[in-house]
This record gives sequence, C-alpha cells and structure tokens, in this order.
Amino acid sequence: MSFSFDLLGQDGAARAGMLHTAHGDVPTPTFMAVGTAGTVKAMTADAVRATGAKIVLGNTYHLMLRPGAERVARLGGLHKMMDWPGPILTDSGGFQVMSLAKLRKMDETGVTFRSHIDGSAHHLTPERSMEIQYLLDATITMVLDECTKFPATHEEAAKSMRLSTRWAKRSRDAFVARDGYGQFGIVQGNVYKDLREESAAALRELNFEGYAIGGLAVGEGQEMMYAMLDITAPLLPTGKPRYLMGVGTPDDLLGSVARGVDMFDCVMPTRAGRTARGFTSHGVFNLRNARFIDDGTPLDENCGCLCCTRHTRAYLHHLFRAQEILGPMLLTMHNLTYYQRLMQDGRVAILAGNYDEYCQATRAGWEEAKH
Ligand SMILES: NCc1cc(CSc2ccccc2)c2nc(N)[nH]c(=O)c2c1
Ligand SMILES: [Zn+2]
Repeated sequence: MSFSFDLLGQDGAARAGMLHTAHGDVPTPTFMAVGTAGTVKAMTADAVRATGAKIVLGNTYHLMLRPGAERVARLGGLHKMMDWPGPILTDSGGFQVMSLAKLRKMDETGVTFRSHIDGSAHHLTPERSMEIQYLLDATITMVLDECTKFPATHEEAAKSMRLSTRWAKRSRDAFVARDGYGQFGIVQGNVYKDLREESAAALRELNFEGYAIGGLAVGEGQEMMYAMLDITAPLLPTGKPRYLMGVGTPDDLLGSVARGVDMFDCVMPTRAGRTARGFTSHGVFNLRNARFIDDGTPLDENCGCLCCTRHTRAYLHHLFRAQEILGPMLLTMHNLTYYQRLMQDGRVAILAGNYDEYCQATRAGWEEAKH
C-alpha cells in the first residue's frame, strides 16, 4: 500500500487526519516520542505502545556514530532492534551535528565533523544521510537541511535556506522510493515571510510525501513561532502531512494544531519525566516538592496510565527523593501518555467542530496547579 494522508476533518485551520504507512496507520494530530539512540529513554517498546504512541523517532546522527548504520542494517533494521514494528521517522542528522558534534565544518557538499563519542571523523552529505536512513529502514526519511541559527539577518537566513533547498533536491534524488515509505522536505527561512515562501515553493516542486517546518523553536518565542506558522502552514499542500520539528510544551501543541500542524516531536515529556516534572490536566507538578510527601492521590485522576492507576503522588515523591530508577520510568510513561491524550482528545474535538472550546477548557485546567 502506498504512503498516503487522508484529511478527515477541519475546524478552522486545525486538521484531523490519518497517515497510512508501510508500518501502520497514524491518526493525526499525533505526538511522536523521541527515541534518539534507538530507545525512548527509560521505556520498553511495550511501555511506549501502552502510552498510545503510534510512531517514534530515531536519529541519523546518533545511530551512525553508535552502533553504526551498516550494523543496524545487518541486525535487521531499527524496527527489529527496537522491537517497534510501527512507523519510525528519522531526522537527517544536520541539526544534531550542529548542536552536538565537535570541530564541525559545513560547506556545499555537506557537513564534516568529529564524533562527540570517540572523536572519529565523519562527512555527512545529503546522499549519505539518505543512505543511513535507508539502512535504518526508516518509514519516514527527512532531507538533510541546515537549521538556521536564531537570530539571523535576512541575508544569513537566505543563504542558509538556499543551501538547504539545494540539499533537499540532492536528498530527493538520493531517496529510494518504496511502497508505504515517505520522505519529508523541511521548510526553512527563519522569521522572514519572503524566505519561508521561497523555501516552501521550492520544496513543493520536489513533490515530497510530507513537509516539515524547521528552524522554529530555536529561541524566537511562542508569539513569533505562531506568526511563522500562520505564514508557513498555508503555503504547504493541504492533502499532505505537516510536521513541526522539535515542538513543544502542551500549550505549544494546542496552539500549533490550531494553526494547521499535524505532527510533533519533542524531548520535553521524556526529559521532564526524568527530572520529576509531571504534565497533568491540572498543570505541571514538580514531584520532588515536599507538598507531595503524604499525597495519596493519583498524579492525574483523568489519566489511565500505569503510573496514575497503580501509584500515588507520595510514591513518586519518594522514588525521586530516593533517586530510584522507577521514578523516571513511571513519570516518563505518564508524560508520554498525557501528550498522547492531548492529541487524541484534540482530534475528537476537531472532528466535532469544538476545538476552540477544547483548548479553553484544557488551558483552564492547567491554571489549577498555580493556586
Ligand atoms: N528545535 C527545532 C528543530 C529540531 C529539529 C530536530 S527534530 C528531531 C529530533 C530527534 C529525532 C528526530 C527529529 C530539527 N531537525 C531538522 N532536521 N531541522 C530543523 O530545522 C530542526 C529544528
Ligand atoms: Zn498518567
């Protein structure tokens, strides 16, 4: 079956859809759990499935360095290695090189860098990034791009975006098309309307299976991010999925879905789970806070996850104070479940035509934790 996206409903700019892939279907809007080095941190594959997640992320940069793309392929691919038979989206590696690698140099051919793990030298080109994602057997492949720094002048942003556009063409030419597999272009252009328009138009020419909006959530703030979504989302094909990279908080997700985004990823729920921060329908709680020491109630009474149905806030408080590994495990499980519920309930609201009311009620619930 082919890689396809069904648009099932709209409420203003918000969309509800179904993504069909070789590894299964994904209802949208959807939140993708980040499994950077071939694992969603502190979670077994069964635990990730139990959160309601349908698609997870892998990372070209981390996996090419360790255990190595050819080794993953020899071992049967990332799905087999992770025991995750569902769809996997892999980032192309450029973003991580610029944020993690040492001695990096970028030129027209690609990016040269040394591994942050063992100092070995690497040259990542659009062609090599596509080959690595093929070896990983990624369901959705991302083009190699440059995430323009923020802030950037119009000239810097134009130069960076045009390099990404040339790399997108080379990535598209190097992509091995297969039934049920897709490749996404990544719109750049920083905070400049004309550059976002130029980037989107060039990428539409290459007829990708989906489109990501890159270069946001890089310090511009929510207001500017929303302004760029209002400009960029309408430039993308209505019948193809839109993925906002590296976003965000629960509030970011509600506002970005309202502006036409279908797919998200962020380390926020997993990282917060490891640092005792729980996202709930009543707001964010720091479970290390002494006020939870005798609190025998569930973290979130509206949540059906194992953490909320079998344990209490007092137990979570104890686990984090005692630095027990079960603390991060349970809270990661909960946070990912909360993010999935946000998307699932949002999708129902979009299909029912009351997404605005859903957002208002959800935000009102978050206020409770502040009192
Ligand atoms: N902070 C925003 C952000 C995040 C990511 C990383 S998203 C990710 C992370 C891990 C695994 C899979 C995807 C990006 N990736 C690319 N290729 N381009 C961007 O502009 C960009 C911007
Ligand atoms: Zn829960």
